[in-house]
Amino acid sequence: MPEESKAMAIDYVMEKASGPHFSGLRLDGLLSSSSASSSPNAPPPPALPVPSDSTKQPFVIGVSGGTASGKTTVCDMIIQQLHDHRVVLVNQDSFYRGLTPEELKRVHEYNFDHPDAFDTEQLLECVEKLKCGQSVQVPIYDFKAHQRCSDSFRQVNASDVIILEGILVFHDQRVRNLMNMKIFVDTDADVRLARRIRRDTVERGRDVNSVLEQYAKFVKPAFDDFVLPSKKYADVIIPRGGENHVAVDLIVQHIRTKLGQHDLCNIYPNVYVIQSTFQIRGMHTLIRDRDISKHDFVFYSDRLIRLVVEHGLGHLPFTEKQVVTPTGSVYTGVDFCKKLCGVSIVRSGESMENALRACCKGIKIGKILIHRDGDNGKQLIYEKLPKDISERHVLLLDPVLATGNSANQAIDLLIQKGVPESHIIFLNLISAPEGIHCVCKRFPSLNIVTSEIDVALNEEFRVIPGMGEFGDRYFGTDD
Ligand SMILES: Nc1ncnc2c1ncn2[C@@H]1O[C@H](COP(=O)(O)OP(=O)(O)O)[C@@H](O)[C@H]1O
Ligand SMILES: Nc1ccn([C@@H]2O[C@H](COP(=O)(O)O)[C@@H](O)[C@H]2O)c(=O)n1
Ligand SMILES: [Mg+2]
Repeated sequence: MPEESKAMAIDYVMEKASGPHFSGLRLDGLLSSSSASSSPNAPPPPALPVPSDSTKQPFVIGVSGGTASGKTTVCDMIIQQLHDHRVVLVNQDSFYRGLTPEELKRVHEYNFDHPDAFDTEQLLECVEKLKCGQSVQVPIYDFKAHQRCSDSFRQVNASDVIILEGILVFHDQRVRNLMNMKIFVDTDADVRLARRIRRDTVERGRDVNSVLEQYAKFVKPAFDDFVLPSKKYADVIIPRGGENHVAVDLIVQHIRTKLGQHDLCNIYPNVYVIQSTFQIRGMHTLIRDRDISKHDFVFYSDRLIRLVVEHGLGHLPFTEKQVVTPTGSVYTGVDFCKKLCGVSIVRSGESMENALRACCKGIKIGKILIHRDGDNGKQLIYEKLPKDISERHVLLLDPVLATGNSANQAIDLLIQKGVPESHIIFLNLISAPEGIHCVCKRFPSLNIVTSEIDVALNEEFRVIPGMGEFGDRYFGTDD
């Protein structure tokens, strides 16, 4: 097809596609080869190593729950599954105060389940140091002698992930505040008592009677007074402890995502990842599932897109505005940015247009199509953009940031049209680290808002774990 007719055809298609009821665009027959924004148009730059960053903070996970609920078991499972990260475990037990000779004589009257039984100041100091990247010497506690080993310590080095485990780690607010994630292991009291009898008689040198007596006198009342009330601080409650593989898998995934995001967000301050919640992870789990129905894929993608769009709008400039409320009082608020437009990278970016229209009444939406011309890496770019685009803030739409090549072409074009780089907000659902490096290195003042950063690109330049060809799945052209 000659160049001019191709451009006219694209113009026609774009015109047709910009209506409010648009739900799909097939370019087959119009163009010699199909174009997908996430497919590589030219050989991508080699994957860049993530530079080490001294400001990186470790991810601190608190794990609480009653005695013998399975805290240690759950921590071991998390550590095992996070094998590609440096993880350390700190047990609150290590910070038990050693008993004085007087207390030792009356050990059966000592309450090991009361917060005062621990040296919380020392525990705080230890975790604070680890968070700052320093290594620490953790005491070693002997449950049989009720004492700390006087001459030996366990060296714990600074790591990506610090897990702090113990019956009362949520009790002190200062300790809680150091945690990025709090897990409560919830196991029935009768199961815990049975496990405790077995463990304490086998491992801690007790007899059944002393375990039962201690349980009734101290362990159970302290559970009711201190442990159970701290359950409300948990972000995640795991019923049945280590048996619950689904919960442990979800937690490990969440930590992995957080760790990836920490790195890149520290390197590029203009990259924003929307706050990960289990709702958001749930939606990602659904849309990434290859067996999901088309209807559900569209439904949950739309929900996620809406969140990303709302977050992106939060990065626009605002002016102060006062209104009078029905009570006659003055409310000082802000006015939305008026000079705004959306630009979708055809075709998958068009899936994000409805969400943008729903949030910004009457918003103008332009389109950019990047088309590979033959196999020589040459690109053709077709565009239909508002004439006054240089005066507008632009929300650039594409659900997947893979190599970053298409995004860079689109951004280049917007800059050529006079849009200042800092007026562009690039919105997507998932980003590959390679794509983020590629775009952010070239355009450091542009903002990227995404809902998750994935692991990497594979040798075919597809995002891993990713979600496949988004446009095909969304518009139903994948079968
Ligand atoms: N799901 C499980 N099934 C059977 N035994 C378990 C399970 N989880 C833990 N245990 C056992 O129960 C005891 C207490 O578990 P642990 O993880 O040490 O609990 P906690 O650290 O909360 O005190 C241990 O002896 C452990 O081997
Ligand atoms: N000298 C000690 C110290 C503590 N305990 C009991 O240990 C329990 C906490 O450890 P978990 O692994 O079960 O969380 C706590 O309930 C104390 O009663 C002890 O018996 N002797
Ligand atoms: Mg334990």
